[in-house]
Amino acid sequence: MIATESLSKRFPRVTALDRLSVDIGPGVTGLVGANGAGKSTLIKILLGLSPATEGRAEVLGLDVATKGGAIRERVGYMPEHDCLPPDVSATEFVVHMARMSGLPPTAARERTADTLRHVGLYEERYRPIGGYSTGMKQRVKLAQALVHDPQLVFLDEPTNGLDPVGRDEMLGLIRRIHTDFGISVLVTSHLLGELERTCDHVVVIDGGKLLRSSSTTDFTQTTTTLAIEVTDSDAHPDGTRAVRDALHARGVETHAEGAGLPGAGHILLLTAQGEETYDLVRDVVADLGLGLVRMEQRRHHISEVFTGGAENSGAENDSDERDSDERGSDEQWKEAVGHGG
Ligand SMILES: Nc1ncnc2c1ncn2[C@@H]1O[C@H](COP(=O)(O)OP(=O)(O)OP(=O)(O)O)[C@@H](O)[C@H]1O
Repeated sequence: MIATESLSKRFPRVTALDRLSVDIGPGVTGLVGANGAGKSTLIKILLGLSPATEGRAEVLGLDVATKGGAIRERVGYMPEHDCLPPDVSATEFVVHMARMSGLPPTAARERTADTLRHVGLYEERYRPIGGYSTGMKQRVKLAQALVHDPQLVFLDEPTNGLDPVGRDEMLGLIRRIHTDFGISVLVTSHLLGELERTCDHVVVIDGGKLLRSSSTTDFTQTTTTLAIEVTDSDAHPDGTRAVRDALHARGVETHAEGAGLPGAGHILLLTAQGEETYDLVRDVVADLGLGLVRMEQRRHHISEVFTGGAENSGAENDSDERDSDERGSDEQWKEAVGHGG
């Protein structure tokens, strides 16, 4: 779908892309990098909107240097920043964009209605965009990128400014662009952990250079951390503690997931040494007469791949990961690049 070869973009004071060579196939691909890593610059070059200083790139087999118009006919683009006219409705705006893409009037209206419904805008679509929430504006931007039925869409930071619920909804929508319509997606984010549930493939860049490109499953191979959760019983009102003590007596150390956080302590983490560890846990829980709610092998989160925190993975649950994402991706990135580059 996309291929770049030693692609560079130099501005007078900064090198935004530095000899970037990457191949991106069909499916949903995350382009991840800190603010200023070069994500938007790459998208603009791929759309033929900004010339590269050096190197070459193709999108859908078309050279970006000479075939920008043909690329933009086949590729949808959701820009990062708010660029919507406040005093027209979503319907009027998206119909206009569909007409600009060459659709005849009736087809433009039909496609607009379908696309706005798909992104979850219903009655509000007739109201002026100026009164929309950030989440609704992001949906309008997404709709205009999809309305001409492209083969591929570039989504630049589509979750920016959204609260956690809005972010999950947007990520779900992005996944469905591919599963429901077969459209391939290149989606950018400055949050390391955000895209692992949405993307088949992740490309990580920093300072305009490629850090890593691989399938999401390669990023998130399973760890040796085993998470277990048990029921309580009359004999053992704190079942977790009983299991912990029994394992300790057999020389297996555990620690509570999310120690120190409110509500933590129900899930115990331990390092699996092989099949024997599973058998031991099963026997200990059965001997205590408790029920086993879960016993699962933890997977890496993408962020840990770069922070070198593989075996700490179990100590973080999903909400921790979200908190750390929201706390400050810049620090996370500095650390990530220091360890992982
Ligand atoms: N037109 C421009 N003139 C000069 N420098 C630019 C220009 N556009 C981008 N840059 C610089 O190039 C670098 C990469 O910017 P780019 O916008 O591609 O990053 P990004 O990864 O998309 O980050 P963000 O999400 O913050 O936009 C930054 O240092 C930026 O300041």
